[in-house]
Amino acid sequence: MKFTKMHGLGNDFAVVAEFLSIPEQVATVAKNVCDRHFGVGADGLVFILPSEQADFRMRIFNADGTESEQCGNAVRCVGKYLYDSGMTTATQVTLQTGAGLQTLDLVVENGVVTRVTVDMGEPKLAAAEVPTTLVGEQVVQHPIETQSGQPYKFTAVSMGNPHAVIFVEALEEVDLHHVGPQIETHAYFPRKTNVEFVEVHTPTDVTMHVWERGCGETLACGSGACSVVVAGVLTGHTEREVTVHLKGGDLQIVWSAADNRVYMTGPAVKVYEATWLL
Ligand SMILES: N[C@H](CCC[C@H](N)C(=O)O)C(=O)O
Repeated sequence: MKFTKMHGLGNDFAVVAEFLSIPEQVATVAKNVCDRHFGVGADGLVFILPSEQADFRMRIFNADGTESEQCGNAVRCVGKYLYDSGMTTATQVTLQTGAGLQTLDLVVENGVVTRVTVDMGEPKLAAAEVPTTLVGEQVVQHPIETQSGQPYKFTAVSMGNPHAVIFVEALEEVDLHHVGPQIETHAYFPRKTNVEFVEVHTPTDVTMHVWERGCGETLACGSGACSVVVAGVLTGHTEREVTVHLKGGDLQIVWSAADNRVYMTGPAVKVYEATWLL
């Protein structure tokens, strides 16, 4: 299986474009490919497929083999792959994803894509996979207890995939690898959740650390950064246009008041091409 190793701010993927449909036992393939010791090593396995609804279709599988509806960093990598490989010559591409149709605007420099702006769609504040965030005009921040008895309050946002956003005074006080998996698998979330801890510097500048559903800690989470800005606006922590600092780098996020859609801008990098032998 030919693949291209790519990343968006260190959130890394094996990208496959050679199939017209996903292979049998895709969950096992994803776990094996993503394994950092026995496989390629990646946070996810991404397939670029034909689509009848858009220019192309993307499906994304986490390192644990589960499929996600959405992946912002992978979408930017797919945009880069499509243009750089010649599968498209357009600088605006539509992509069918589990979260709906997404439009990508590609920034081309010296003949290759360096950055992508993605229309990540409208946030869902009441969805099957997350608790209700709005009751009338009231924003609900849900309490959640961890085994150490540490009480947190989270704001639930879906970008097609579930997110629990928690604002804290100081990120260094959060033991992410301890509390992340507890919240990821909490009963509040029927399909588990991604977990974002956020430290606010100014209303337009925040830092987030993320424990991803099906992956663990990653260096960046695009849909998570979008959820952080939505939760930030709803709870009065941030404005609608925010620079989100992640361990892997920065994303520019805008939650548009005009169309209620969230726009994410960031880089995409191709590392190498290879063939998976097993
Ligand atoms: N682990 C996520 C999928 C990847 C999302 C993240 N890498 C992004 O850039 O949005 C989930 O199960 O919903």
